[in-house]
Amino acid sequence: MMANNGPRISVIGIGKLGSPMVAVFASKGYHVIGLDINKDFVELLQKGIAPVYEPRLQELITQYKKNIEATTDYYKAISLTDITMVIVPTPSDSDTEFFSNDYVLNTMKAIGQVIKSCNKYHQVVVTSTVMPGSTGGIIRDVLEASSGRKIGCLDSEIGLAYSPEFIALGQVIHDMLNPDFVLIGESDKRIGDALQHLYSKRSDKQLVLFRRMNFVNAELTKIAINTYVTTKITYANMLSELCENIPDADADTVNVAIGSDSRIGNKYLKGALAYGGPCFPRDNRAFAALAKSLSCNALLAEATDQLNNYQAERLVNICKKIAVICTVDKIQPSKTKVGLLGLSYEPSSPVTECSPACNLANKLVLDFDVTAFDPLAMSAAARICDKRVTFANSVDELVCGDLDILLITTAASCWKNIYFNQTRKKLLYIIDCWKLLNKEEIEQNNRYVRIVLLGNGNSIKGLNDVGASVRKLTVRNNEFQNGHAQRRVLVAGGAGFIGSHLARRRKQGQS
Ligand SMILES: NC(=O)C1=CN([C@@H]2O[C@H](COP(=O)(O)OP(=O)(O)OC[C@H]3O[C@@H](n4cnc5c(N)ncnc54)[C@H](O)[C@@H]3O)[C@@H](O)[C@H]2O)C=CC1
Ligand SMILES: O=C(O)[C@H]1O[C@H](OP(=O)(O)OP(=O)(O)OC[C@H]2O[C@@H](n3ccc(=O)[nH]c3=O)[C@H](O)[C@@H]2O)[C@H](O)[C@@H](O)[C@@H]1O
Repeated sequence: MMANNGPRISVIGIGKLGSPMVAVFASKGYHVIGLDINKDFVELLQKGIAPVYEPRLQELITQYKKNIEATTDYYKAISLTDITMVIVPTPSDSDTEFFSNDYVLNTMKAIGQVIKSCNKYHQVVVTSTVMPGSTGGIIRDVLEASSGRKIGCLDSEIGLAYSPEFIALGQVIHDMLNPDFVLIGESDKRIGDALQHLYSKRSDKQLVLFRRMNFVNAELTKIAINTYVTTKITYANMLSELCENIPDADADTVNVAIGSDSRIGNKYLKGALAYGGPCFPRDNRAFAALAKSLSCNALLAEATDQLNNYQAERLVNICKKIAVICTVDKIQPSKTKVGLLGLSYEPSSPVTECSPACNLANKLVLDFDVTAFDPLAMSAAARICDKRVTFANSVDELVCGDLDILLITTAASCWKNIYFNQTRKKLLYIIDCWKLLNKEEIEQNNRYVRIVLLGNGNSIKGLNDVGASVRKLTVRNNEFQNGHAQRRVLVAGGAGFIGSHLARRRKQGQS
C-alpha cells in the first residue's frame, strides 16, 4: 500500500511501544518517520529490521517498508510531518514512585525548537504514561517556551494531546488495531478531532469508542484503569488462597461465576501468580503515591501492592510442602529440584521487568536447586536472576531432567503441548499456575506426574495433610529415620492424591 494523503506522522522513541506504532500506522497507509536517539534502533528500522521483538512487528515492517523512514534528526522528523507521537521512557522515581518527565521534556524542547523555525501548524501527542498534572503543567510550559507559541487557544499554532495506548506487550499490534476505547486528553477541539479521525482509520474495528476530555482527566484515567485491574487480579489471588484452605473449594469455578455478573466481568479475574511487568506494578504505586501526596487515603492501592508482593511467598510455601514429600521419597537426601517454565512477565514477550517468575526464582533459590527455561526471555532473566539459578536449553531438557517440582509460570499456550517422559520413574509435581494442562489426561498417561492446582482446596489440602504427617512423624518417631518407615505411616494416613500415589507404589512393590 502506498502512503495515503492523510497526515504525515512522526514517532519519537521507537522502543517497545513506538516501533509497533510506526508499523501499524504504516500498515494503514500513513507515511511515518520514526526518530530515536538510539542510533542502532534507527539503523535497524532504516534497513527494514524491527528494533525490538514483538509478534507481527517484523512482518508489518517488511510489508510496509515503503511508508517508513527512520532518523535521529529532529528537524527532519518534525518539519516533514504534521503530527508527532512522543513515546519515550518515563521511569519511576524509586523514592517518590512518581514518573519522571525528563525524557519527555527533552523531546518537547527539541520538538518546540523545530516548530519555532518552521512556519506551520503542528500537533504533539504525548503517548508516554505521565503523572496527572504533567501535560497541562510542565510539558505544556516547556513546549510553549521552546516553540515560542501558545497551545490550545483560538488560532493556536500547536495542538497538544495526551493519548496513552492500552496495549499489553506480546499483543501490542493486535491491541492497537482493536482498542476497547481510545482515550484523548486534548488542548482544543482541533487536535481532538484530528486524533479521533486518525485512530478511527488506524483501527480494524468499524466503530471505535472515544473518550475525550481535558489533560488531567485523561492522565488520571490511564493510571486509574491499571490500578483497578491490579486490584481485580489481586482479588482473584486472594480468593485463590482462601479456596486452597477450604475442602472441595475451587477458585476457578468461583471466579467464573463471579465474572458472570455483568458488574464484574471475567477478564483479569484468574487466580495465578503475582501481576508484573513495566506498567501494572508501577502505575498502581504511582496512584497510591499521588493520593498520599494530596493527603488522600490510598489504602486499597497499597493493599493491592502488598498482597501482590506476598504471592511469591505463597508459592514458595507450596513448594516447601511438596519438598517435604519429595524428601520422604529420597534414599539419599538432596536439595529438591525445582524447574520454572517461563521467565518473562508474560508470554510472547522477552521482557523480564518486574517479572513474577524471576522474583519467584530468586526466592526459591534460597531453599531449592532452581533451573528455568523461557524461549524469549532467558538472556534478560540471566541479568536479574540470582547467580544460583541455572538455565535449561529447551523445555525437554528442563522437563526430562530429574526435577521434583515444575512451576508453569507464564500463560503461554505452547506449554499445553509439553511431552512428559512416560518412562520417568521419579514423581514430578507440576504447579500449573495458569491451569493450562489437562490434569486428568496427563496424570492418566504418566504415572509419575502429579498436577497441583492452585486455588483448589482438595489439591492443596492433600499437600497440607502429607506435610503435617511428615513433620509430626519426624518429631515423634526418631526411630523411624529411614524413608521406608515414613512412607508406610503416610499411606496409613491416606492423605489425598499423594497418599494414594504412595499406596499404589507400595502395591507395585516399590517401597
Ligand atoms: N511497554 C509498554 O507496555 C507500555 C509502555 N507505555 C509507556 O510508553 C513509554 C515508552 O515505553 P516503552 O516503549 O516500553 O519504552 P522503551 O524504553 O522500549 O522505548 C523508549 C525509546 O525512547 C527512546 N528515547 C529516549 N529519549 C529520547 C529522546 N530524547 N528522543 C528520542 N528518543 C528517545 C529510547 O532510546 C527508546 O528507544 C513509557 O512512558 C511507558 O510507560 C505505555 C503503555 C504500554
Ligand atoms: O500500562 C500499560 O501501558 C499497559 O499495562 C498492561 O499491559 P501489560 O503490562 O503489558 O500486560 P498484561 O497482559 O496486562 O499483563 C500484566 C501482568 O498482569 C498479569 N495478569 C494478567 C491477567 C490476569 O488475569 N492475571 C494476571 O496476573 C500478567 O501475567 C502480567 O504479569 C495493560 O494490560 C494495558 O492495558 C496497559 O496499556
